[in-house]
Order: sequence, then structure tokens, then C-alpha cells
Amino acid sequence: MIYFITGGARSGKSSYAQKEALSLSDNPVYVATANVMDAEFEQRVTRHKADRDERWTALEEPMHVSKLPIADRVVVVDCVTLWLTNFFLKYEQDIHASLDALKKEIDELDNHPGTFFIVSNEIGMGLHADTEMGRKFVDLQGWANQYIAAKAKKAVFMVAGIPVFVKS
Ligand SMILES: Nc1nc2c(ncn2[C@@H]2O[C@H](COP(=O)(O)OP(=O)(O)OP(=O)(O)O)[C@@H](O)[C@H]2O)c(=O)[nH]1
Repeated sequence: MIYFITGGARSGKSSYAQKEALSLSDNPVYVATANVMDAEFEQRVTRHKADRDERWTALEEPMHVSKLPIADRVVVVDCVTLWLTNFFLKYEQDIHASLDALKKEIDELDNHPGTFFIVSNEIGMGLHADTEMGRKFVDLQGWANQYIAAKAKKAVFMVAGIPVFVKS
């Protein structure tokens, strides 16, 4: 089962997803799709690792999340934006190939018996991208979010740390 959690940067998406996962399981899994890109991000990741206690199993997988040994677990997948970025780079900015790859992953997860809290970003609500690549990525993110939200049992939009239920 898929639960979709979206919102802006630092809106509290990850904390909310983790709290929900812990309400269902004493040993949830955290899947990070992020590749560590620079020193500032590495510091963030170090803080996130320190924030997760011993109940969590953490896995790092930039693309093939559905192939991880998580099929029957309660899982937080954080986040779709970096997951898509990894496909977008692999497929040389081809948004159709990137979207297809992400959709396949989502379909696989949806066929598993586990519970998946999938965290994303509403990047289309920010400033209009001023490059072609940026605009393509905003489209890709928007389509991916619509696809996941349509499959999800519930969808939440995080605003200033508060969950707004947009599908329940
Ligand atoms: N590689 C790796 N990345 C991690 C790990 N823990 C967290 N992350 C990444 O950290 C990112 C989330 O952190 P932030 O950028 O600080 O959070 P945010 O999404 O802006 O803010 P919130 O809305 O509050 O969740 C996600 O993309 C995760 O993939 C980890 O153990 N390893």
C-alpha cells in the first residue's frame, strides 16, 4: 500500500512520514534515494542518520528501490525528487524514459504486500524555472507526483509541519 506525502522544502515531510511509519512498525525501513553531492548535503545526511534511532534499518538506493529486500516491510522512501534526478541523469534528460522508469518502480512497490510512505516535493509551486532543463524537470516531477498520488491510498500535503489531507 502506498501513502503519498508531498510539500515544499523543510515543510516537515520526512518527519511526518517517519512518525507515521513508526506508528505502524517497531522496525521500519528508511530508503534514501539521495546521492551525497556536496559537503553541506553530507552534513544534512549525517544529522538525519543521527536522528533515526535503532528501530530503523537504513538503506541507500538511487534507482532500483523496488528490488531492495523491503517487500513486506513498513518503508519510508525519501525522496521522489532525487529518485527522479537519478533517472533524469541516467537517461540524459529524457523525461519520458525517466517517468517510465519511476512508474515501473512505483508499480512494483504497489504490488508488494508492504506499506510504503513515499515522500516527494511540490517543486512546481516555486519560481518558474529559467532553463529548459529546469522546466523539463518540473514537468517530470509534476507528472510523477500525479501518478503516485493516483495510486496512493492517502495523500498528504505538508504545510509548515502540518499535514493537510488531500486524499483520504
Ligand atoms: N544518502 C543518504 N541520504 C539521506 C539519508 N538520510 C536522509 N537522506 C536524504 O536527505 C534528504 C532529506 O533531507 P532534507 O533535504 O534535509 O529535508 P527536506 O526534504 O528539505 O525537508 P522536510 O520537508 O522537512 O523533510 C532526502 O533526500 C534523503 O534521501 C541517508 O542515510 N543517506
